[in-house]
Amino acid sequence: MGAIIEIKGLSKTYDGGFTALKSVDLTIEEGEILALLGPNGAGKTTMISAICGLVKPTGGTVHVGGHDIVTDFRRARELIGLVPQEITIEPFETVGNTVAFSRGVFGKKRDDARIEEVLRSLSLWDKRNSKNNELSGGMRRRVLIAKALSHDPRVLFLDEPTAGVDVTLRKDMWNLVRQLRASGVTIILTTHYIEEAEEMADRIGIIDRGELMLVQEKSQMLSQLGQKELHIELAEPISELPPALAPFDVTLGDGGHHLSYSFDRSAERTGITRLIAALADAGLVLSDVSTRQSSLEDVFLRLLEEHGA
Ligand SMILES: Nc1ncnc2c1ncn2[C@@H]1O[C@H](COP(=O)(O)OP(=O)(O)OP(=O)(O)O)[C@@H](O)[C@H]1O
Repeated sequence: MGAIIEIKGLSKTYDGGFTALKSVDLTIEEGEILALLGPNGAGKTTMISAICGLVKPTGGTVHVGGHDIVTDFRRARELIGLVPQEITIEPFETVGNTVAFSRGVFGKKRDDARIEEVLRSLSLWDKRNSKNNELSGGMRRRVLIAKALSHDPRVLFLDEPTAGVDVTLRKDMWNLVRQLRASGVTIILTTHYIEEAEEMADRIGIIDRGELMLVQEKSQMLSQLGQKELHIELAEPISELPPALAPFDVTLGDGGHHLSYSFDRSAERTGITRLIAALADAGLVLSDVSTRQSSLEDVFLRLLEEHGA
């Protein structure tokens, strides 16, 4: 699959002089789920808004499906569905009309069968005659997604799709996003929830203070940056580390019962074999051994720390 979005040197300085995006380069492949992760105010919404033509870039270019978002705005915008952070739907309109109307806004011919399909895929068909203000918050979010999908976009932007949504609805949303991806839609979502990125994304981009610090396959990010920890329970407690363990960066805890050792999974030599041999040489008897993989959260916090340094 080829690139659906190409971003080169994208910058945005707001009127007041604040630079929210600093020369971002990014290529998004058709059919992928990309999660943009970053703290409050990092520039995620600015980036999405610039791609969708809601915010005028002050530098760089963005092409969507080969169309420049400034000089060929209509063609580029037609390919995009945007689910904004804020719930913005007409309260007294019915669900069915809201979604059908949105299709018309993009100049697409009325297509009742397609609208039915979209509503059914989001479990909104039974609610088609309900007014938006009669729906729960989760359902309203679904209406926003249905609206964004009504004109058959090839790219869907979800700006914090699960902010303020409970755990069950969040999982529903994840399933929905996966179904959409299976139907060929490229999805870009912003989130504060690392769990969400870890669960759903193919690739993850980390934004901080307007800079795209890193974009990587999720699995690669975890394995390259992720440290692993080896946890060892000792059958008998020890009061201090034996000299044989001095070359290793081992920490003693839990009243002398517990040893922990951090290692880099991707390193050629993790040191585990030598450590275990040293433990045996020191006459220590192990009652349990386990490892813990660092989560995306650990990776993210570490990166932000490094960036702040
Ligand atoms: N219209 C505007 N004028 C001036 N500054 C703005 C404007 N919109 C956003 N900003 C600033 O740009 C920075 C990036 O904001 P943005 O909304 O893109 O961040 P975000 O990563 O989406 O944050 P959040 O996770 O809180 O939604 C913030 O410091 C914000 O205050």
